Amino acid sequence: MTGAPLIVLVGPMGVGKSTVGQLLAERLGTGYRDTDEDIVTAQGRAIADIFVDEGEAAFRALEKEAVRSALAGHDGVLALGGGAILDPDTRALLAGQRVVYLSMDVEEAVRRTGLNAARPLLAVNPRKQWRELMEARRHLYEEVATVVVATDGRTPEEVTQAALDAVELKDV
Ligand SMILES: Nc1ncnc2c1ncn2[C@@H]1O[C@H](COP(=O)(O)OP(=O)(O)OP(=O)(O)O)[C@@H](O)[C@H]1O
Ligand SMILES: O=C(O)C1=C[C@@H](O)[C@@H](O)[C@H](O)C1
Ligand SMILES: [Mg+2]
Repeated sequence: MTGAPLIVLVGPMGVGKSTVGQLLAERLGTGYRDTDEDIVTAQGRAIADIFVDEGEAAFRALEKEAVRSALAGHDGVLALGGGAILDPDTRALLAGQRVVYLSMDVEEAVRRTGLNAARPLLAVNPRKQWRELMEARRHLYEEVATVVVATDGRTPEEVTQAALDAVELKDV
């Protein structure tokens, strides 16, 4: 498959990119792809292991390439890793794409992700780390977003419908 994705999903860890992304893909009759999964498949290692073995900078370099490649090679629904928008070149590539920012407040974030060793950025004091992470990133998510869809208090199906309404794409 080639061409720009129908929808690019951005947002923090655990906001529902995979869950909603797959529901959106079903509704739109298209495929779902996830850059975190692309990296894990290509590297044959978990993301937490890449962070531990080589550090965050090495992961970000792999991520930048994975996003560039997926934006050019996938025409369905594409979910980006939560930190992909930190890269200025990636943000530039997202200009002109249909980007949905799935948002949630910090309390919802702590509830959904909890203490999870598979999320290396939240290993210690998740509430404080969430607050700092969102303070640093919120404006970047907003910068790349075509639309913002709040997920707090909504089921994945409700979020999916809200995203479809917001981007004015009809399911088939
Ligand atoms: N709207 C929602 N309401 C409540 N829980 C949700 C909602 N969407 C997703 N979840 C739950 O939150 C958790 C994280 O969802 P999901 O894996 O889809 O997020 P993600 O953004 O893809 O996270 P990751 O950073 O792991 O890629 C899952 O347990 C999922 O079932
Ligand atoms: O928010 C982040 O920086 C990350 C989010 C995940 O999707 C993974 O890409 C990784 O755990 C880093
Ligand atoms: Mg996911």
